[in-house]
Amino acid sequence: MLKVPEHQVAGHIAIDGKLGPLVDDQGRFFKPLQDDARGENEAKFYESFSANKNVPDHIHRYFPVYHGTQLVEASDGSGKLPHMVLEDVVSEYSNPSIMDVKIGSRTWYPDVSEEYFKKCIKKDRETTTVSLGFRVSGFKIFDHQESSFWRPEKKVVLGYKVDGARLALKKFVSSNSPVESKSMPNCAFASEVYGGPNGILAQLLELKAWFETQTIYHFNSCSILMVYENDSMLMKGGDDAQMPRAQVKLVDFAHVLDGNGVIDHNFLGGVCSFIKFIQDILETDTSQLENGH
Ligand SMILES: O=P(O)(O)O[C@@H]1[C@@H](OP(=O)(O)O)[C@H](OP(=O)(O)O)[C@H](O)[C@H](OP(=O)(O)O)[C@H]1OP(=O)(O)O
Ligand SMILES: Nc1ncnc2c1ncn2[C@@H]1O[C@H](COP(=O)(O)OP(=O)(O)O)[C@@H](O)[C@H]1O
Repeated sequence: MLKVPEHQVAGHIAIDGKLGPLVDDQGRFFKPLQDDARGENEAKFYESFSANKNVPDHIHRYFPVYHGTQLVEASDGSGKLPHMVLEDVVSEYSNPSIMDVKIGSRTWYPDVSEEYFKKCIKKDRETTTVSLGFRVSGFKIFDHQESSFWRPEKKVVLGYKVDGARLALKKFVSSNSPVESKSMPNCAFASEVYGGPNGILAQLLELKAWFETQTIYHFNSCSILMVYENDSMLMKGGDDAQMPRAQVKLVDFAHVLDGNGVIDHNFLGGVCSFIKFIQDILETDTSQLENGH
C-alpha cells in the first residue's frame, strides 16, 4: 500500500488531489514522472548515473539508489502513471530533522524558454539563490521542547534573506524552541550533526572535491537534502547513546544536463558558499564552548 510521505519538506506534494510522490513500507520512494520533458529527463539521468562507472562509489552514495520505473496508481486519482522507484532516504529514521537546500546562483540554464527563464530569475532574485548561491526550499525539525515536529510555512522559507538562511541552518541543529520569539538557536547539536568525521561538513567537502573536477553532468536546480535522527539526541549521554546518522543526499534531477567537458561552476560555487555557512556555525559553536558558554 502506497502512502503520502510523512517527511517530505519541499517540491510537489501529494495532497488535495495533487500529483506527488508516494512511499511504501519497504523503504522505497515513488516519484511520478512529470508529463513534460522533466519527468523523462530525470529518469534518463538516473539510468545514466546509476550505470556510470566514471562516477566513483563514494560519490554514488550521495544519491538515492535507483530501482527503475514502475506503473503505479497516481496520487491525483488519474490512474496508473510511471513513477521512478528510488531509495526512500528517510525510511530508516524514526524522528528525522530534514532540510532541502537548492544549490546554485541560478536555477535557469541556457536554452530554456523565455517564460521559464522569467519564472526562475524572479524566484532566484526574491530568495537567496542569487545572493548566496543557494536557497533553503523547506525543512522540518524536531522541537525538543514540544516533543513534536515544527515546520515553517513555505512562503516564510522562500522569503528568507541572508540572515534568515543563516538562522534556519542554526535552528536545524538546535535543541531549544525553533519559535522565533522564544529564544535564539543554541546550536546544541552542531558539533554532532555538522561536525566530526562523518558529519554533514565532511560529506559536503567530499562532494565538493568531486565537483571540482567532474564535467559529466550539470546539476541545474538540484537540491541537497540533509537529514539526521533525533532519537539519538534524546538519548544523549545514556547507555543507548547513538550517532545522529547525519546524511547528505542529492535529489531532484529534472533539469540535469550533460556537462560537455565543462565544470558545473553554478553548483560548485553554490556548494562552496553553503559549506562556508556550515563552517561558520561550527566555528562559533567551538569558540563558545572554549569560552565556557
Ligand atoms: O510550482 P512551484 O512554483 O512551487 O515551483 C516548484 C519549486 O518550488 P519552489 O516554489 O521553488 O519551492 C520546486 O522547488 P523545490 O523542489 O521545492 O525546491 C521545483 O523547482 C519545481 O520544479 P521541478 O519539479 O524541479 O521542475 C517547481 O515546480 P514547477 O513550477 O517548475 O512545476
Ligand atoms: N529519494 C527520496 N527519499 C526521501 N525523500 C525524498 C526523496 N526525494 C525527494 N524527497 C523529498 O521530496 C522533496 C521534493 O523532492 P524533489 O525531487 O525536489 O521533487 P520536485 O521535483 O517535486 O521538486 C524533497 O525536498 C524531499 O523532502
